[in-house]
Amino acid sequence: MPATPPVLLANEPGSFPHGVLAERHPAIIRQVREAFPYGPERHRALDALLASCTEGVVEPLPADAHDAGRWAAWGAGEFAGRSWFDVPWLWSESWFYRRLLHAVGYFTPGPWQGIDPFRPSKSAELDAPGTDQELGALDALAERSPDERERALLHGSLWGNRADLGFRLSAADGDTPSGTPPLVADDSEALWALLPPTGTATLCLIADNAGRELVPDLLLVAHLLTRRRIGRAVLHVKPYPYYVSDATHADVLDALRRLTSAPGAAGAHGRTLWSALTDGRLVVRAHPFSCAPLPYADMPGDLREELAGATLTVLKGDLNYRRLVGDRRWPPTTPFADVTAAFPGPVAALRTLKSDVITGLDAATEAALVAAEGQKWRTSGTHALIQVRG
Ligand SMILES: O=P(O)(O)OC[C@@]1(O)O[C@H](CO)[C@@H](O)[C@@H]1O
Repeated sequence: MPATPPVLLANEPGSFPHGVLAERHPAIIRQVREAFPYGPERHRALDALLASCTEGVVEPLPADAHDAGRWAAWGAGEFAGRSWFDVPWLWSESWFYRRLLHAVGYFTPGPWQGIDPFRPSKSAELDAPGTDQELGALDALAERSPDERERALLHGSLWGNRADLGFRLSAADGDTPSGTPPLVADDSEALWALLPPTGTATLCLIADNAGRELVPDLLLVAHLLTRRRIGRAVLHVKPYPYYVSDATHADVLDALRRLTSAPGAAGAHGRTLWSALTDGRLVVRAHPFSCAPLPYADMPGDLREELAGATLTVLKGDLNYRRLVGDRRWPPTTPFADVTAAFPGPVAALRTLKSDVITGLDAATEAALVAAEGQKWRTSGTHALIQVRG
């Protein structure tokens, strides 16, 4: 393995991480302000957060915050007093969402306690007419061969990470605008090989976004249970709202209701999931580490033990990928197996490319991407990967 590059910071103007802190976070604060009729106190807290995250320094959580100790262990003490731009980018982003929830009173006893500031946008996406069309497309899939169906559902889950639910049999076959293949790595055969139809496998699926990503994730789980490629699934979601649209347990229930009330194949999948939840073949977990500002290499013992017992852990999305391989600008040809060696048990990443971090490419693929797009392919979300370490 090449020398380990440093973790990404956000202190280089013009870089992708810098843009996230300098532009995306202020835009998220604007969006949250408009999401609900928060009172003056909440607006003042949002003003203070805006000033802190753009020009200020990391300030510790109030000592009586329920998770002050946890965050201290995760680095809040070490980074206090430093500019948000000078601490690891993974850390400052995570910190932003924790501070945002503090600003809107999510953890504070009172009327705003437990109100997800991102709920309006999550609901709008789930309720959009496009979702009906996409769920309707499942009926046509029922006429395809089991292998084609499976491939389409896997790709639905993969491309759902672009918040673009499409059960496209053609997803891997089309071209991006630059003429390069959409899939930059495809270990799907290895993924299927890990899940033969014996009904005994346990799948841990570490979810990412709610709505139009979570729906195809759930459909994939329903299909795997039905085909007995798995006997049990553990769905890991976030214990509180995070990275705008990350799925919480409430979002799982919303997605499930959307499915069970749909006609045709979508409704049937919804009922499969409902009964799997009631008889324990499907379990939802919200481990605190799911919102930790740390790589999975640092996961606590209880989570490590749980994932070690899984036949396969699938991690969805860009952020989970960054946490899986380390939030570093690796040479793209760094072997995926090397950077995931510390992960307990077989692991698969399903991700569209939305940040600079990438590993496991072959040299020819990297060269073609760079020739066609410079470095844009890393962050544009038009490329995706399926990587597996058995
Ligand atoms: O994890 P996800 O939902 O696929 O993507 C998260 C994301 O939008 O957030 C980060 C920037 O804020 C990037 O890693 C990535 O672009």
